[in-house]
Amino acid sequence: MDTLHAVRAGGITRCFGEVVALDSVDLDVTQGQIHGLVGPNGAGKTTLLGLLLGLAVPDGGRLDILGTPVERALAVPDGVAGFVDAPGLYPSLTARQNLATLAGLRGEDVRTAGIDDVLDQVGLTDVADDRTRGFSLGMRQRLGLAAALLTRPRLLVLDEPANGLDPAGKRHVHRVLTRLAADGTSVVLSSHHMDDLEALCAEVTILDTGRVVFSGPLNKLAAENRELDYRLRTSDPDAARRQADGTAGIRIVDGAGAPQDSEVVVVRGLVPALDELVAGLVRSGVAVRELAPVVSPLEAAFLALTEQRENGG
Ligand SMILES: Nc1ncnc2c1ncn2[C@@H]1O[C@H](COP(=O)(O)OP(=O)(O)OP(=O)(O)O)[C@@H](O)[C@H]1O
Repeated sequence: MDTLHAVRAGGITRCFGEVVALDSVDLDVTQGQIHGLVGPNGAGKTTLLGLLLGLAVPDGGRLDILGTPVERALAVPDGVAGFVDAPGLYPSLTARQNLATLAGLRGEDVRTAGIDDVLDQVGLTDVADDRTRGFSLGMRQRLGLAAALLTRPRLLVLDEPANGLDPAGKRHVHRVLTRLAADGTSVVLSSHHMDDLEALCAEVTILDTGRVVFSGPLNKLAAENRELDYRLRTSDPDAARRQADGTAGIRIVDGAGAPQDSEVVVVRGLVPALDELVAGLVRSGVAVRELAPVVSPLEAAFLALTEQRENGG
């Protein structure tokens, strides 16, 4: 048995009639890893998460979950919890009653303390005795996460868990997921929020129309041969522009989406050219006060993918 991998998927295919939702997808998620799925609408993220939750089986390929091959029958694999689309809740029951009922359906006798603990972890203690009918999207998401936590999963699968979360809710969810991963639980989540993925995930898989276009650590994405736009703030913007103009591999991009700021010059280039530019500025006695990508490497990769598609590439 493979104890180091929570998920091993090789050449997974899943079709809906003529639509190929997943086309020979490989995915490896190690124990204790938070793995993000990114991709434009319809890329296949929810379909893949559904396979991990046992809501459907692949049409082809091999899928091992927590060391066990997935068979043809639909069933939630042992040790897996989570939800796609939205968590299933009983609107006429309170948050606390929902958790007790869901545990009861699984044949578990969960103690009140266990329920209080997960409600506290997701920040819903104050509304524990309110009916979920009036819950906002973010509160439902957090209650769904609490329900999953009650099962003490070894693999947690979440479809856009950040949807509808306010900053406090987001902090609770981040803290819960980080703690779970530190304790050895693997997490696979999809998101359209690049900042969440960057804050949480060790690795990401980018899907586009059912195919994997990148899979691996975020820093590998940053190191890829892709030019990025950087905000360059210096003590002398005119000198910075002259230096950028004279540095091979660097272009000045005006109006590149950075907020208007006369001290900032936006430059485009690869990391080695950028190093040259900074060295040149320092030699000329110009202080570099800020140098940061206008959009993160993950967002840049995502935008490049979308642009390529829009241009028919
Ligand atoms: N039950 C279904 N019946 C028919 N087609 C489906 C079904 N589920 C998904 N699809 C199709 O499969 C493809 C992948 O859909 P999926 O929902 O997995 O994408 P996604 O990446 O989760 O998208 P989004 O970001 O919009 O949630 C899409 O073309 C979708 O229309």
